[in-house]
Amino acid sequence: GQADLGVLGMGTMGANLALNFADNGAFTVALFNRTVAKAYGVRDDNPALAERLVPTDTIEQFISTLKSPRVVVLMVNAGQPVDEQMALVLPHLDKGDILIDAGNADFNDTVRRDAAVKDTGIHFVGMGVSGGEEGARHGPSIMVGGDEAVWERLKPLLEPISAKYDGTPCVDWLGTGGAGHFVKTIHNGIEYADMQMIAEIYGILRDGVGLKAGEMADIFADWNTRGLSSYLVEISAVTLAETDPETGKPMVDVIVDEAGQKGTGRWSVIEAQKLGIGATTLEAAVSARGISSRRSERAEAAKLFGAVATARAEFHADADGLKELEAALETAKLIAYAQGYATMAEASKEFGWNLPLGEIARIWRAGCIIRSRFLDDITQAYEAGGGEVVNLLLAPSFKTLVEEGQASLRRVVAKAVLAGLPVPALSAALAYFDDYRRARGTTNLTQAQRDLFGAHTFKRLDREGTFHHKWPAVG
Ligand SMILES: O=C(O)[C@H](O)[C@@H](O)[C@H](O)[C@H](O)COP(=O)(O)O
Repeated sequence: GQADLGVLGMGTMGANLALNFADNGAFTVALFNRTVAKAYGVRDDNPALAERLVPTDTIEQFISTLKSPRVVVLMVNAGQPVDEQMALVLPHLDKGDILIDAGNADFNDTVRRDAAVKDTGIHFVGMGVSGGEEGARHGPSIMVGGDEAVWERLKPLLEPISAKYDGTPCVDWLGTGGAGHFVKTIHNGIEYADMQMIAEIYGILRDGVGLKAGEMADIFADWNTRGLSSYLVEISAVTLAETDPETGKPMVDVIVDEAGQKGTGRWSVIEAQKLGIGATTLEAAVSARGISSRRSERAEAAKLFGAVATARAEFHADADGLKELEAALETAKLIAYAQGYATMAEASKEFGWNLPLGEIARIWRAGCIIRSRFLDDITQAYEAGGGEVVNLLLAPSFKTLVEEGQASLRRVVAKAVLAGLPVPALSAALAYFDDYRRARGTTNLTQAQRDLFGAHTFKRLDREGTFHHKWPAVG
């Protein structure tokens, strides 16, 4: 065959990734989609790249169009569709061929699929791709798992299409098996937390200060020029500034406040829980989406308990007021990233991946949804601390930011709580910080209770061993 690789699945991400391979990679790309016409549509809608796009009618024709050893990229919805498409493709692949799942897979599925093809000599690669439609087309951030030797074969295909930061491709091999998809899942968990915290600050500015969407757009645009400079803050300014052509109202004021979710955020929290990492800001963000989806119940509750109290007096949009909100968001953001990174660090040990945590921040520096100036500081923290960085909150380079910012976060959370303005992720970040930095916690009482009702035993401060106490009889 004459094609350098094949892309199966012509949805938004698949079609744009194929165009990116043909354009930035100058590769010849075979295209296949269950609805065959869609593959032809991708070619016909892109005449400039048509000679490098080879739509096919059958899976047999798709496979025969590929140069050997073959490289097939699956870009279909996570879950069952991946297993179905794998079952379709695998019988046609040979030893040495590479099958990539570039969708948002649960890494547990990737590990299962990798094991399933291990003995066939076909190489399965779980690859995280971030950046949405625009990223897929012009340069995503790419997180590669699987065998390192296979990565060497994929590098010449993936580097040309990936985003570039300082001229360096934002793609790298992160570890064996499900490492690529695990890191993408944590990326999305952090994405959820980042978006939720931005929404909470928006709630304070809208319901606490009483600002209009346009005024808030200016504030986010201004914040995008300093430490909070990031794609998510940038698109917050853009979406807040947009007007609905139909009503002339701000676009955000006509959008229903029910957040969707496709699963990656939830998976990130489940994995963090399994690893014993309190990723509380990610949890708060996932739960906030769940609560938001109960709109009719919320309307009921609002009638029952009255609308949220506004304490305009407490929050102000003057220079000091905005500076405080900016510092609060920046500090909470660091804490959320620290939780995501702690989850990756623990998974790296648990699964033997040796994840390059500093490098992950570098490949997230461009192309992906959480791309931000702040990631440079994370890369530097790992370069400075090497494998010693157990939690970013302990990294010397972040000490000043945390010390100065935590006071603003504390005031903002306290005022919001008193005003009845919900800030679940911001307050989770603050509580995590206070819990994490407390040398003597309170779970000693929990241990006593567990030992009383379940003889679960406890450790003593003053000598080695595990102990059970004969507690007084209760009820
Ligand atoms: O990194 C990305 O490019 C995005 O995260 C991408 O993966 C996708 O937009 C998510 O599916 C959004 O997740 P929700 O639909 O769950 O918000």
